[in-house]
Amino acid sequence: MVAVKLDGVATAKAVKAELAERITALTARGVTPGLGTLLVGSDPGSLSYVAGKHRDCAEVGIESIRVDLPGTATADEVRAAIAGLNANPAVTGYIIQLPLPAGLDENAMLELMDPDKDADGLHPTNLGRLVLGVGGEITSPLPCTPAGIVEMLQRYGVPISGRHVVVVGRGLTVGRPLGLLLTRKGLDATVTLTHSRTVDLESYVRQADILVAAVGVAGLIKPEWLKPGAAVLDVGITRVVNPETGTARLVGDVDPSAVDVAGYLSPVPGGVGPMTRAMLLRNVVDAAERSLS
Ligand SMILES: Nc1nc(=O)c2c([nH]1)NC[C@@H]1CN(c3ccc(C(=O)N[C@@H](CCC(=O)O)C(=O)O)cc3)C=[N+]21
Repeated sequence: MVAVKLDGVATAKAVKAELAERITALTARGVTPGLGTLLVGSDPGSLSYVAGKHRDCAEVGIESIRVDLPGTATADEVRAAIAGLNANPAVTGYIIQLPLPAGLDENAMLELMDPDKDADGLHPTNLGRLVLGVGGEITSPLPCTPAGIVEMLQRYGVPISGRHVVVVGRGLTVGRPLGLLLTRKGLDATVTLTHSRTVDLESYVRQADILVAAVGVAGLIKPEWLKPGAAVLDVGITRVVNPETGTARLVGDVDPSAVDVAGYLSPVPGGVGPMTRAMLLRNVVDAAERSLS
């Protein structure tokens, strides 16, 4: 079997085309959506993601406002930047690019955001709404990577309801909120959340109808662990720098030969990453629309 590629670039393009129409309608009503990014330090991965987010905004007609602080910034300086983004009327939504440099308390900073401007769905109020909203209409921003995973599965017609989703990784931006989202009424997956202390990871992976790997350990998931025909979504990103050329290559958590066993495969790069960015744009547009009603 050769897996169907879950093409994040093409799917994100379709999402962005739909968003561009909604942005045109918003602008006609006098609302210009604006995405702010707060980046502290100069981690190469973070610099690349933030640049991508600003390119995406330009593509669909969202203003973007970039705030960059040096890696030496103090907690007070970061708090002041957050207060500035909360107060800036041009910023209808923003993100704090994670991870923050060691020594800055991420959770404390996320808590200072205006939850109505939280484009990542990572403010405690919005994570709380995700927990409270067992079913029904979603009226708060969802974390972008989980939302992107669900959107991609749905657009490819991969069945979720009643299926066993095995998530590898319990991080704030992917694993933990993904379990909450997939078990909601309407999506109705059965979720097993595994992590670095899980005993016999392979035995869980083997049971997965849908596998999501989000730990950042290159090649962790072996093809022979997979149930043939499973949908496999690789979310891990390890940057491997070639010492001779200095260029970085992105390597996922899933051994690439999984393509011969899986039914669907979302690769790195070109899979969930572009969908994450598309969902960030969707959160900004959703929030701008909510501000009108
Ligand atoms: N507050 C916050 N929100 C996030 O959503 C967030 C974050 N912090 N910190 C880091 C992670 C990681 N992340 C990615 C987004 C896009 C790609 C992406 O577009 N990847 C491309 C390749 C990009 C490249 O070449 O560098 C791809 O997979 O095809 C990857 C990773 C968002 N994150």
